[in-house]
Amino acid sequence: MTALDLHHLHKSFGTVQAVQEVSLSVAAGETLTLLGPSGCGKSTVLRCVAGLERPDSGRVEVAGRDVTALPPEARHVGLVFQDYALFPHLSVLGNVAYGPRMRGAARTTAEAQAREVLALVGLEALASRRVTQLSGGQQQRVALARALATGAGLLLLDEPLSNLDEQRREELRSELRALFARVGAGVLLVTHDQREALALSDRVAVMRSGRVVQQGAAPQVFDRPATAWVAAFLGWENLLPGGPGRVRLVPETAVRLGTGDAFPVTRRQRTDTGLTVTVAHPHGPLTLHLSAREAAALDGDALRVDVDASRVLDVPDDRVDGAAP
Ligand SMILES: Nc1ncnc2c1ncn2[C@@H]1O[C@H](COP(=O)(O)OP(=O)(O)OP(=O)(O)O)[C@@H](O)[C@H]1O
Repeated sequence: MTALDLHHLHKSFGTVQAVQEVSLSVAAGETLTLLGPSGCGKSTVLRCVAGLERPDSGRVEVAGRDVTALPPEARHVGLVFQDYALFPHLSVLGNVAYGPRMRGAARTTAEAQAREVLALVGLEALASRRVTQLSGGQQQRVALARALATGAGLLLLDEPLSNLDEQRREELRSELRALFARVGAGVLLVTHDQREALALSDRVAVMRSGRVVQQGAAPQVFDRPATAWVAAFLGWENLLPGGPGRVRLVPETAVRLGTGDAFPVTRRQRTDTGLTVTVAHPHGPLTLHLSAREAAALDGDALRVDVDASRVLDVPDDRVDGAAP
């Protein structure tokens, strides 16, 4: 069953076309991440799904039901947005039980449900604490628990880990993936962080200027960008000139070191894991990341490299069309 289906969604703010022709779906138990530069329309898509914005045209279906005209509270989706908006005067348990209470559950039932999801996110021991007495990471988990307690088949997460330090982010990232799998809800996630997208998502949709320009299984999109713009956005470094209007994408895994012809090293920069070098290859400058061991073996000012042409991707160059983000 699909948790979410978006059909041809459009939303403008004045002259800004924030979302154009966006169609996508999220299956139950699946996590789809919207990726794209700031201002490309990710949050607007999420807000249209939540019912916080009304699309100009298009249809939003949650679990097969058309909810396009319904207010947020009638859509039955769980929201975790950047500011968690927890109730400071309530305990952890009170915050999580709030949703079920609002839907008419008796106090004891609501609290039992709340304890169940608090156990899922590993916070049962803190149930009676005030949320103001929690760390940022713990508050984040309360926000998640509150969304889960609604029992919604669709969770919307907007930069859910943005307020955490790097170490907490990594911990919560792996916890979240397991948690999503356990609850079986569909998840639509927005993040700026590509590592987060790769770690958490089954699929990703890359947005540019309000449109989805590529979607697919996460490893596939990261490994096989469809265009030069997507490659550059995803952090590919070696975009070499191809035929007219084309770009050759050289994955680092296509480059073997220490064999083939020797080419001059034109730049070298020490990094925390080794050395980054740029090699003047006849096809164009190649940037390569060498491990400490490979760097130690680098002899003089030249490097032997052999590019496996069968692994080079030939894609259209769509980078310069003057479009906004
Ligand atoms: N309420 C609004 N009024 C006017 N313009 C808006 C409004 N909300 C969003 N926009 C504009 O719509 C476009 C898309 O914004 P949106 O917040 O969806 O982008 P985003 O990809 O989520 O960005 P970020 O990653 O920075 O959060 C932007 O140009 C933004 O300025």
